[in-house]
Amino acid sequence: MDDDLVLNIATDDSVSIKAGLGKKGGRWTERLKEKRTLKRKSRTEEKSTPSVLVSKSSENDRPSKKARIESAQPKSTAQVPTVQPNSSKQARAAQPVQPSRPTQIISSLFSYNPKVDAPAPRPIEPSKITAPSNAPLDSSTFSGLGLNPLLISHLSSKMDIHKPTAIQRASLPALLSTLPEKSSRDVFLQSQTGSGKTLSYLLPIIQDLLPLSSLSYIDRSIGTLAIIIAPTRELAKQISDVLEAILKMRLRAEDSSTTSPDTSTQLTRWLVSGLLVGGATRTHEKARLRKGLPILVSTPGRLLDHLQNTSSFNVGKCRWLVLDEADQLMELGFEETITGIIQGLDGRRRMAKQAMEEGKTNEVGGWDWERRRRTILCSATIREDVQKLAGTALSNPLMVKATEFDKDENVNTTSSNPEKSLVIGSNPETFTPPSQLSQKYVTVPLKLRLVSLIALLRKLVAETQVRRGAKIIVFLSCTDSVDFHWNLLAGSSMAGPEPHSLAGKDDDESDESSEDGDVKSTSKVYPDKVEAQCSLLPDVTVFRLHGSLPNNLRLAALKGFTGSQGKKNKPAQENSSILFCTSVAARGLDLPLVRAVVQYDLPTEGGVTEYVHRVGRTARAGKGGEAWAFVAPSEVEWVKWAENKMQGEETGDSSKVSLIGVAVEDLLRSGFGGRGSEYEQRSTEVQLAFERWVLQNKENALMARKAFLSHMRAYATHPSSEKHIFHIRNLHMGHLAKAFALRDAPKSVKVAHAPSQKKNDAQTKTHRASNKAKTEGVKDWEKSHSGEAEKRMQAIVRAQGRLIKQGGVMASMGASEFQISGGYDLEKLVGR
Ligand SMILES: Nc1ncnc2c1ncn2[C@@H]1O[C@H](COP(=O)(O)OP(=O)(O)OP(=O)(O)O)[C@@H](O)[C@H]1O
Repeated sequence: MDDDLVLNIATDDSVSIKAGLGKKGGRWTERLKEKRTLKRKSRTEEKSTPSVLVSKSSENDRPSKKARIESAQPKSTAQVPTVQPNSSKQARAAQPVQPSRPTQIISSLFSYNPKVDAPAPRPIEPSKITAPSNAPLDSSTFSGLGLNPLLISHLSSKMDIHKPTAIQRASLPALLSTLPEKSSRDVFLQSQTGSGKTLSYLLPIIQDLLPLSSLSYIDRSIGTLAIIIAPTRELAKQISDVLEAILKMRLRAEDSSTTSPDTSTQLTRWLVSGLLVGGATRTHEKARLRKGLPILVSTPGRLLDHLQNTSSFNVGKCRWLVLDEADQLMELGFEETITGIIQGLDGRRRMAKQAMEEGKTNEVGGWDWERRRRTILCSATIREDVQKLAGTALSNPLMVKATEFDKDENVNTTSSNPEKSLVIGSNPETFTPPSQLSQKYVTVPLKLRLVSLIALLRKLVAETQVRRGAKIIVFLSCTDSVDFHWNLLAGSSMAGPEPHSLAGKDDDESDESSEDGDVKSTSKVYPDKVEAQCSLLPDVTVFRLHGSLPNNLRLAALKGFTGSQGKKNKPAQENSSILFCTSVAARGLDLPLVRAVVQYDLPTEGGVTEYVHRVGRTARAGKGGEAWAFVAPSEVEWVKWAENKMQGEETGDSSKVSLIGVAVEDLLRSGFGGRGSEYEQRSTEVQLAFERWVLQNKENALMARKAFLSHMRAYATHPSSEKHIFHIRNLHMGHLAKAFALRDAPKSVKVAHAPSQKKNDAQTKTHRASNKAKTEGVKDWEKSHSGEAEKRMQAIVRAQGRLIKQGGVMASMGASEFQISGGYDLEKLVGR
């Protein structure tokens, strides 16, 4: 039953309808007749009552099905409760606001919600008693592992890295070894998120190539000696940045500088790195390749393209190949591309060797042609598809892995038999987050989702702001939802539709009168902005990131979020920022100081593995962090399901991974403050601010509807194995619409909802009809959706779907995340 809206007419003459209803005495039929007449009369009065929101909306404005007049509201400004700040900083920015008019429509956020059981008490948080599982180890040193002193000194002095982590301790001896039985072996690296896998392979590569810098006849023209493949542009850029940071190291030990130069080990600085990702012009990339890039970081599609089409790409001597984030490479359907790359590298090597032997090349000789190329495959999981890739790319690999048990010196973490390790050492399905991560969940009725999100963000920001800036990542299901929430936060204000601050707003974008004399809304869509301020979250900058944004904006969002540019003269780490994103930011990204990860929408693809990857953006390298999951009342089963998956269903050891439940009331109270149930009033006011923004103009309303429908569409893509938890038929459309600040579900879906209102219908029949119509509603939207880019991407995703069905080659990428590795790669794959 729809019950979403309550009219709060707090005027002098507001009268409780209920109080006036009914006639005492007489026959019951007369009483009923009287009652109906009164009801009809009151409805007519309601319709004619002016209201702030009614006057601003024509198409959205429908009377609530079950409206009631609130008579208990005082006349004063307290009718519009103001969110009370949790800190003095917030107090300055979140000033109480006088309502411009005495009447408001207030959504009944707190009635007709499904009953939510109180979370089971957990006296001790596991994170408080568990040592960090991905922290550097006190029991080991880099020098003990055989790392070059130049590298050790640089790590320590410039990168604040002093001791190896468990995976580094396990992998470096194998990868640095010059013993013939070890030095040519491929390696499979597996460990938790944030455990330092990147340095585990970068340090050995640099150490291997470093001696070449002492040979005066070698320079960049030697070509590419090491290639690192990453699934996304962001990740490739990140790896490239770490690589560049290491390559800036001093090439002489500090104590052997000017006074006593050790000329025998003098190194030249020709070891440079290059980045190849879609988006840059091919001609420019070709020129750089011709010049020579000894260490190359690339996304797979672009690399294969150059291997096939760039004759000056000299890879004949390539001796390292790294496949980072192998599980994501597989999920994105890059298996065939990787096979092509390996074949391309082998072919080029054969050709170069032959040319050398036949004396057809001027290149320097003396190269150790016999040493085979070593391949390293990195993955946080050892799923079946990753094992398949390992089978294709690796030959007789060493399996190196790190778990929290690696701290025990007696445990041998390196196995020469990966097959055996996979079976005995760990359950391939088990993938645990860092032990120090505090994992929480909150069961939120659909109507309360949006205000609960704001409450949580306010709470997290307030808790952290006292110490230093909070960095929070919020994962949403689809690009439209990211855009909507970002714009909503940027545009909403407790003061109503007042101008809002949008960072980077150009002068010519300032408010101005439209032709018809109205003041143009400041809440227009900003397609080329990724950064904004939000009055509900004072002193916080909000960013957005998803795969449909152009490359430059994606990188700008990441750069801004990590605070490379300080705001208000504060050091970068003291600025609070929130990133709204899709799963594009789930894997591999190492964003410093992320304090919390909020999964507002649980992953539609990748199940628990994706959940662990997402939460792994915090609690990195031994640092603390919090993970929050929003669970709908119909999804509560997810908690146990996820816990079981993370700790290995067969062990049943619930102490290993457990999520702590937090009551939604407690969350709202800590986010909005106030005594007793004051948080209800404050939440309602925040919800109203959002609804005002949506009703402000057609653009906003369209964005909200689009986000709602895209979210539904994404939700429907949960795999069948999860349908017992995430099924669209369990969602109340009207309530969910509230979470998109809509006062009703968009029409196409609303139509679908009608059958369920017929109480006499058999429930199963209703559900079936409702589901069918919901799906049709979504399809209708797809049909009417006009954006060219969107159409193109829909075609690509459909084509991917076909590929899955035909040969299992491509993996689905989620409902609305189309460009995870760049449109170019996808289009190329589809075109094939
Ligand atoms: N030995 C170390 N001591 C301290 N910090 C380290 C050490 N090694 C790596 N780090 C830091 O840990 C963070 C995580 O490293 P990295 O990104 O390589 O993790 P990862 O295992 O690849 O994670 P993911 O699986 O999420 O990609 C980085 O910020 C890195 O600088």
